[in-house]
Amino acid sequence: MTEQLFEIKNLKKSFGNHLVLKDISFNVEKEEIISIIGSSGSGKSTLLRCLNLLEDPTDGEIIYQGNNILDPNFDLNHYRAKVGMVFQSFNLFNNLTVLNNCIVPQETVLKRDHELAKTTAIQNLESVGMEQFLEAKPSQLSGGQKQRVAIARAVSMDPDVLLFDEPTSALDPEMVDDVLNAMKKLTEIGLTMIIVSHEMQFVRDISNEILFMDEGVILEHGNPHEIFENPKEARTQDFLKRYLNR
Ligand SMILES: Nc1ncnc2c1ncn2[C@@H]1O[C@H](COP(=O)(O)OP(=O)(O)OP(=O)(O)O)[C@@H](O)[C@H]1O
Repeated sequence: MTEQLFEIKNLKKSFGNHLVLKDISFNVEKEEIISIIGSSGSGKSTLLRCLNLLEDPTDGEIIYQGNNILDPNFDLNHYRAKVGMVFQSFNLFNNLTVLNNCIVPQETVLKRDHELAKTTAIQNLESVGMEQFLEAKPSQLSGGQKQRVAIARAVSMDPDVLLFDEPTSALDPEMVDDVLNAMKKLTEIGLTMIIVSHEMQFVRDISNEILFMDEGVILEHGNPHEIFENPKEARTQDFLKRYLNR
């Protein structure tokens, strides 16, 4: 029996009079891996940013474990701790070591004691192959290494779901696989993930469900076989042709 984590209903977002998300509805089951693909400007990042309230939705509902997070009485602090995000630009604390980047948020947000925070951090840094860099500062790391630290930091918070906003777009090509492999490993611990990515082979390999966005709507959704082998919409077909022929 699957457990529903999110129900997104008729979500809309405008910037001024530009309606960027037009009427978005979809569900996320626990442990599901959902990828969002689509052309530049179709609204993928805005959708992710609405889910963790980095952007305020203009209309609609985001039901998380049965409660609407847009309800003024909803406990946003708890929600923010449970919904992690990995950004294209890493967002590490540059003045902290790799280890402390992973420890400090656990201590401040989760009020974890230092020893547990440290053990958790080391375990997650090992899991992404960054155990030799515990005392390094972010400035000493490559982009791919920084992103693996950002993933370890996010996982150390025991999130219910991790949102990935184009996690490999800012990386040199030779770094991309290390980060994608670190993300694939997270499927082994049953983490729910919602991923915006232009890495089509990765999306195809990892996802249970793929949403194809076009001009602010989910034009088509389905499992990897349905989307990649048998896309129904001409826009999906064109998009995939462009990407797969690169
Ligand atoms: N803060 C903002 N203020 C005004 N317009 C915005 C803002 N953020 C996004 N937009 C606009 O919303 C539209 C969707 O942007 P978004 O970044 O969500 O697209 P995307 O599908 O993630 O694109 P990409 O693949 O290029 O990252 C774009 O037209 C963008 O210019």
